[in-house]
Amino acid sequence: MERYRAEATMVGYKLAGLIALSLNLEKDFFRKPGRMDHPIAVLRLLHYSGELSVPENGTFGCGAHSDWGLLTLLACDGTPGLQICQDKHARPQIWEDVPCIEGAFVVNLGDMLERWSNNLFKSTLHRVMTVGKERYSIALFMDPNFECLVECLETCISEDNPPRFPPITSGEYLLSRYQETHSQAPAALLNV
Ligand SMILES: O=C(O)CCC(=O)C(=O)O
Ligand SMILES: [Fe+2]
Repeated sequence: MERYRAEATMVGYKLAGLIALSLNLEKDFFRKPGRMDHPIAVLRLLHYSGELSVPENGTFGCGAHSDWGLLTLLACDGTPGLQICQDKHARPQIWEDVPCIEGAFVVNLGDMLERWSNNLFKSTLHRVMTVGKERYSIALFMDPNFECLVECLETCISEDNPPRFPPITSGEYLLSRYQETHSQAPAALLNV
């Protein structure tokens, strides 16, 4: 497990390097001390039951959301279920199945990358619709250091694209998202 985490983290750093280059930044921008040299890298082992998701009844393997950090590497067991919505603001939302390719990761971009890149990279809205078969997946969430300030990058700001997000530290941002998520949970689940 630790080896998986270490090797997948290296893949995450490589992708972060490519993202940095595409934003006209130094390749190791995200890896620099204070940014993602001590990432909050959560590895989550997921098991979905064999029930069928029925969106009309509000039952999903995992409801629609975007991940909060920089990027997420997902490995799955070949069972379908993951869907993305390419244009999260379109109504109605159009959901597409994401094929699970053996030996490949699915990479979801996160909300802090959207903030950092001032919307040039958009976080991926996704959900899991179980298909009546158990499903296993492994998600590695790569989030910046707790103290890292996530602030619209100079290279992503122009007259046509003024800063759209105020600066915030990664820790503050994550805590606000946790709070927002759990304030919507039924009291019984929160144990209050
Ligand atoms: O299981 C999957 O394929 C996706 C899981 C996911 O989106 C998440 O845990 O944030
Ligand atoms: Fe997710």
